[in-house]
Amino acid sequence: MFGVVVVGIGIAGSVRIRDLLNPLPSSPSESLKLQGFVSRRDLGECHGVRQISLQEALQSNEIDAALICTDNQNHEQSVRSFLEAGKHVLVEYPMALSEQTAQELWQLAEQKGKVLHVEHIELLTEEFKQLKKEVDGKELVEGVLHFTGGPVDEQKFGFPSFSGIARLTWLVDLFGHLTVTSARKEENEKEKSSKLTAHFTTAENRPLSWIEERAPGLKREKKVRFTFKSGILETLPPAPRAAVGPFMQDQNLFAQKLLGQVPKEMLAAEKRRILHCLDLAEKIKHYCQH
Ligand SMILES: NC(=O)C1=CN([C@@H]2O[C@H](COP(=O)(O)OP(=O)(O)OC[C@H]3O[C@@H](n4cnc5c(N)ncnc54)[C@H](O)[C@@H]3O)[C@@H](O)[C@H]2O)C=CC1
Ligand SMILES: C=CC1=C(C)/C(=C/c2[nH]c(/C=C3N=C(/C=C4\NC(=O)C(C)=C4C=C)C(C)=C\3CCC(=O)O)c(CCC(=O)O)c2C)NC1=O
Repeated sequence: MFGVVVVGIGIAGSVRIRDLLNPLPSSPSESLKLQGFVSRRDLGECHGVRQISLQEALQSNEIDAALICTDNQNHEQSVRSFLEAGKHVLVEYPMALSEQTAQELWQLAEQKGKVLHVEHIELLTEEFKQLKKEVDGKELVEGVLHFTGGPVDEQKFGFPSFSGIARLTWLVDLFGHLTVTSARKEENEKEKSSKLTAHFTTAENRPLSWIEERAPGLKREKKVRFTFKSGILETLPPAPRAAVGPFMQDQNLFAQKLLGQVPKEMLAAEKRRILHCLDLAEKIKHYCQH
């Protein structure tokens, strides 16, 4: 059994508590036991789970692992504190707001011999699994991924290439290693709107673009237009309802890592992908600022 604590009780943190309290029977998640949660607000009890202080969470012998569900700007500090306290860590994406920090945190985890797991539910949705099947084996000519959504606070969630890392992860998982060729960000502070446009080339030198557009009232949505040698894909393929939600799938993967059931090669490939995406995010930010 691994005692766990959830830190940060927003949308993601609440889902984590729900899923930890209801593990799928006979799944790896049954080896996780929720011991408490940490919040800056005084919440007392939440679904019968006790609120504890950050200090108690860091020091308690009953807590083996922390799930960090705070806003992105806090990830670095929380991940560092729990690793230093000798706890395993699950952190919601993006793991950090710079590639350098991510490297440091990984080094710390290795030095401490602890699991550092980064949630990437965008790869676990039925929507993505169908898209991946559709793209598999096709030769790309050019492509665009266009995301829209409501405004996010850059102070709390970081530069849009980091808060939008899920879109970069899609592109990298579908098309492999990418190189940033240019990027720009337009912003209207008064209207709380922003639009990031980044251009890439694939290893086969094919152009790809990513647009991350945010404004009040914009629906959370992804549009694709991928041109392949064999034809054009202009809509995301229809996806069946998932039997198991993406956060629960991610939680099972974390538990499997704690149980030592995930092959080394898979862990290494994941780490490479995560660092590559953060490196792209960093380069995009650099292009936009210079
Ligand atoms: N909402 C979702 O569907 C998904 C969210 N994520 C990630 O989960 C994280 C949280 O996102 P949301 O839950 O949507 O945001 P949110 O704003 O609803 O929740 C963040 C919570 O963390 C708390 N918090 C911030 N600093 C803290 C600190 N130092 N100590 C304790 N609590 C602190 C905030 O007060 C807030 O309640 C982000 O990293 C996001 O990228 C990832 C995938 C999906
Ligand atoms: C309704 C308001 C709503 C909010 C405020 C919301 C926030 C939200 N959803 C996210 C991702 C995500 N959110 C979801 C799914 C959900 N997340 C949910 O809060 C709910 C209700 C679902 C599911 C049906 C998924 C699958 C991702 C991964 C990225 C993606 O594929 O879009 C993220 C991480 C950053 C990002 O990738 O953009 C945030 C902050 N999602 C929402 O749907």
